[in-house]
Amino acid sequence: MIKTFKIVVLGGDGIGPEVTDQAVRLLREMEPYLSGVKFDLAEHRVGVGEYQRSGNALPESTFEACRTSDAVLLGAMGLPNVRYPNGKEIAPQLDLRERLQLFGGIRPIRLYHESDTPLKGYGKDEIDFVLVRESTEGLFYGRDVVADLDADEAINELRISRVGAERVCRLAFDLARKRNKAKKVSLIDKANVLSSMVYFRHIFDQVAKDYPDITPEHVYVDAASLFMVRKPDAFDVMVTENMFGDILSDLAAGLVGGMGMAPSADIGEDAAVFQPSHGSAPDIAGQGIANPIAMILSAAMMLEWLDHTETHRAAVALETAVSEVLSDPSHRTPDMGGKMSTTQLTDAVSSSLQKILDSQQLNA
Ligand SMILES: NC(=O)c1ccc[n+]([C@@H]2O[C@H](COP(=O)([O-])OP(=O)(O)OC[C@H]3O[C@@H](n4cnc5c(N)ncnc54)[C@H](O)[C@@H]3O)[C@@H](O)[C@H]2O)c1
Ligand SMILES: CC(C)[C@H](C(=O)O)[C@@H](O)C(=O)O
Repeated sequence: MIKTFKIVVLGGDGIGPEVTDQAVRLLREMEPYLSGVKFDLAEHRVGVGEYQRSGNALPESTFEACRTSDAVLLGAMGLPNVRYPNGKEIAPQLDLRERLQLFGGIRPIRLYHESDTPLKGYGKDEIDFVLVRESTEGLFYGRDVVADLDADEAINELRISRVGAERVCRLAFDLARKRNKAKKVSLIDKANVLSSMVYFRHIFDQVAKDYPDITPEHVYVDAASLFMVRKPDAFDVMVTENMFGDILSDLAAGLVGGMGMAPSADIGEDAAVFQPSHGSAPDIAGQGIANPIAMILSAAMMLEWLDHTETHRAAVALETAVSEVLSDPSHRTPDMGGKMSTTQLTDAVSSSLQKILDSQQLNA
């Protein structure tokens, strides 16, 4: 029996479509190797381009397609010089996260080669942790408020709900168990100052009791920023509030080569969106030099998440191909000091991937 996975493809803005095309190409190349699996890849309009065309950055038809899909692949959305009249940017990825309740922002950070990190003394895989960002509330809860520019103040609320905190903490502990590395979950909070964080910590501690095989720890967010740079190998899985996670995930990406190396998944109970942590990078858009690795690794996360042994096999093959290609430090785009174009780097991943899949077929 053939299982057809419905995948919605949202290229978005800036380099979004450039990197998304690379992931779609690799999925199409893998498909013939997968027994009983097909991908129904459907592109939909979204983002700044769609806002300028129709006035709606996330048309209802696009949202419905995402809601009823098996997974969404998203490039990047938003451009700094295109804003709503209220001064904020077009960011329909936030609407997707909230409306589909994609509470778990899973952002893995892995060093593929010693030359990719600005830190001294770290080699391949010696930086390897996952940041889990709560993605439906926290400080983003107040984001719909519009500032009155003539008023004397502007206020945003930070919300931590029991349901929101518990489900994201469970996700982090489950992930630590599955990774089978240091088996540690670090709650990154500000419980020395904010009552919402005292509450978050209380719920984290309650959840931790259900995971006696995993070590829980508390780290203040300011200290966590220091430790991430001073001793990133001390982390296994981190879990944190929405805004802290937004900021720390960019810092973390900087440890392993930059935004082009940072994949991401926004996971809910019934839906999931896979996108790089990076934005639309308007400074390099249209030049064919965007680093496709974060997007390709996000597609690998999607294959892992889809519930099928063949997509799981494909996920491992794709991650292995990326790792093999990146073991040669000349295989880099200009953001990491290399000379390759987006397509050339994807070509290298593609040929490594085909060798892996061909050899699996020979041995089957
Ligand atoms: N998830 C998203 O869609 C998302 C995430 C972050 C920012 N944004 C939006 O993107 C726009 C630009 O934001 P920004 O400049 O703060 O962040 P950015 O991530 O787009 O870029 C930051 C820096 O990283 C570089 N960079 C990012 N991705 C790269 C890649 N794949 N290859 C090579 N270099 C890469 C850029 O060239 C830039 O120098 C803004 O409108 C922002 O709101 C969207
Ligand atoms: C562009 C922005 C709305 C988005 C966020 O804040 O979540 C981005 O920074 C991210 O990390 O995905």
